[in-house]
Amino acid sequence: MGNTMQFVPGLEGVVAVETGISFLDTVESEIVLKGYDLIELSKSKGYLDIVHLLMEGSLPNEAEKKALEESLKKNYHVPEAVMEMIKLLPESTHPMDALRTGVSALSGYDKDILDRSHESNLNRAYHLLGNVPNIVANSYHILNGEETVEPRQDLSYSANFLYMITGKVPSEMEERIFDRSLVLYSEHELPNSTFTARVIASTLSDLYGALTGAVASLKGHLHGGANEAVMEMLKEAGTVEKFEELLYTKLKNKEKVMGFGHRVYMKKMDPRALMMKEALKELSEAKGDNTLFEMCEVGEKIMAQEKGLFPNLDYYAAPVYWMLGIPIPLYTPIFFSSRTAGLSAHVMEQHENNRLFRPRVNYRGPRGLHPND
Ligand SMILES: CC(=O)SCCNC(=O)CCNC(=O)[C@H](O)C(C)(C)COP(=O)(O)OP(=O)(O)OC[C@H]1O[C@@H](n2cnc3c(N)ncnc32)[C@H](O)[C@@H]1OP(=O)(O)O
Ligand SMILES: O=C([O-])CC(=O)C(=O)O
Repeated sequence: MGNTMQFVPGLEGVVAVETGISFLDTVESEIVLKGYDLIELSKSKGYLDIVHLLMEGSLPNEAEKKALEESLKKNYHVPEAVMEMIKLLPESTHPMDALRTGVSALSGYDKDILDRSHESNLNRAYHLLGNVPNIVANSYHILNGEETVEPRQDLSYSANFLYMITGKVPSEMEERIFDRSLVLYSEHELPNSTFTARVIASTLSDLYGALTGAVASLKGHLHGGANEAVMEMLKEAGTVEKFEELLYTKLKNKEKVMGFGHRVYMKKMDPRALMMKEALKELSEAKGDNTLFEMCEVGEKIMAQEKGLFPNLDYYAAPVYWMLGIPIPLYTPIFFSSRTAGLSAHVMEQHENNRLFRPRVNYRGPRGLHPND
């Protein structure tokens, strides 16, 4: 007799976690984050507000936000040996893989690695939130044989992140739009990467290990890797006409179009995508180039008509990052950098109310074989 328990492919619709962090309410069209709606938050709050909300449980006042920023700035320095390790990687290494190596290597510098207390995990999360943007930006420079860019204490967290990537101090608009993208990417209930992190954490393994696994999960094209794939597709097409052609060819060949569809939103538009669409419009107008905006709108129409599918956040974040001058291989690492906040909150929650994840299988293989038959 095999296992008679119900098998749900991809765990679709299965509730695997009880959480006080976030919830996708598809009925009310709300991304609930600690009681607030993420979309509403994104209109008036910045990434550091969200970090405070996720880490400390409340939106910060000005003094608390300043203190948080100072504490992250103190954590900008990445151990020399970690960057040296990244220098030893072949130049063909994807920045997500360099990031995975970097996050993993940081564990060795944590003297309290066996301490799973709230306080200890919180310090670790702030350490990661300080280090990750530096690893993301500078591993790209290293792998491309470029000079590394030192973090600047006089810039805001997001402005410094963008500065370390492009080498240029961003304008007010660029900083605001980049910061908004970090807000939107910060936390999203239980996607594959967060589930991965929680599964790892449930063995009482540490935050670095859980987040290393999450980097690997996020890299895949069905998850965070889609933002890079979207931009490659837009770049390959280059014009509205060619993009139309490319999409119809993909649909004819039954290929998936990156940036469309979502396990939870299904046949609705990801509300975060709309926010990035507005940002793309603003950037396009400011830079006097509407090509990408027009291409994306046409793509949106074709996918709705032909497949009843709508954009997810990656579809509009990708051209926004392009217009901010960010190299394509950094799109998914930036997603991870932002998600460090949400992932850390989930690992802490898992550690503080833990039960080991250990599901069962529906066995489909043979039985009754004997080695000497
Ligand atoms: C921020 C994020 O991480 S959001 C996710 C980013 N990922 C992507 O954009 C990748 C493209 N999208 C997809 O692959 C999917 O929509 C997923 C993986 C995100 C969710 O998919 P699932 O819930 O597993 O649905 P599944 O992949 O089984 O698709 C269901 C049907 O819709 C179709 N479909 C779903 N997404 C797409 C797409 N992007 N392009 C074309 N067809 C699609 C499938 O081919 C399938 O059709 P079928 O029933 O005729 O075989
Ligand atoms: O929720 C998901 O499955 C994927 C996603 O949009 C995210 O992680 O932001």
